[in-house]
Amino acid sequence: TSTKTKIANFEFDNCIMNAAGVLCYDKDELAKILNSAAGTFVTKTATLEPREGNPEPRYHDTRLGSINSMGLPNLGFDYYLDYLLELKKTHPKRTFFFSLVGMSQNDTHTLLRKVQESNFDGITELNLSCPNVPGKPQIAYDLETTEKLLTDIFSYFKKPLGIKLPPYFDLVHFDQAAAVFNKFPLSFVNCVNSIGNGIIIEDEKVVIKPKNGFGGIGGEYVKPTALANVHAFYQRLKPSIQIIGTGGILSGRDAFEHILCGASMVQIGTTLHKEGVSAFSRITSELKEIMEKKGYKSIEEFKGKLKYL
Ligand SMILES: O=C(O)c1[nH]c(=O)[nH]c(=O)c1Cl
Repeated sequence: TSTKTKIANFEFDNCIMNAAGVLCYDKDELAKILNSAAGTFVTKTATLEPREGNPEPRYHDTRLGSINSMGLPNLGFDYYLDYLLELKKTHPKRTFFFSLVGMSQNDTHTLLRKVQESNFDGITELNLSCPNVPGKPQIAYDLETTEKLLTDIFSYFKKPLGIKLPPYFDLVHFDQAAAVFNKFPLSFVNCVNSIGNGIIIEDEKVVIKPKNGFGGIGGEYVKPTALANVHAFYQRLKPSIQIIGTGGILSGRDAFEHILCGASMVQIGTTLHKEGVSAFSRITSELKEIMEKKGYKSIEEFKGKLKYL
């Protein structure tokens, strides 16, 4: 029984990895994932210049998940590109994900042109769904802007590229979004980013400082929404666009459900933040146990095979 997978024609020994933003801020954190049971890693979303991010406290774990309004704190595009190019020398056989987004459309093009011209030969994940930069809407909720941006990008960007999406909550929105994405040679869509702008309260007070306590929600709270987005896009997108499933994965059972809905790779966020990299080996062995019980030798045998009543 193997939990191996392929994304954009790259092979990974394991279909489980981190979600951008968790345990991926610097080389030390990324090395922990590199040396764990995870199949690969994705970097913290990089912007052109380094960013401090929002005032703390800006992340809070709860019994059922997490809330965050980090505000895109990162060490800047060049830091992550340098590290990814270093890894080409020390780990030539491995493929990594580079998450990025500009603070403007121009910045996004500047970043992607730099990737295009660089020796980076991994997979780029364009983050169209950050909910925590005050005054900046989540790009992927504006399908006209998203279509224009992707049209411009694919006029010059020729390396594997996927997009990180916010959750959608309306079947017509799934139809409209899929109709846009199907126009482009995307390698994947990653469903879902945190559910934007929830509030967690302790006694009479919010638990994070930015935005008067409004922040992206992750963890158990979001699994039904994540599964629905994975499956909705799996049903609607052309087969060449794969699905990465993110959201509410605490166990092998949750990973199994994401794959059943159509995911070719699953990403762990809140659970990784709470448990550390041992979550990767635990969830992988739990998933393998489920597969063995059911007689599945690979994830291909049950991927997307969600049964209806
Ligand atoms: O506040 C953040 O840094 C953040 N937080 C999220 O929950 N999703 C994102 O894509 C980003 Cl970029």
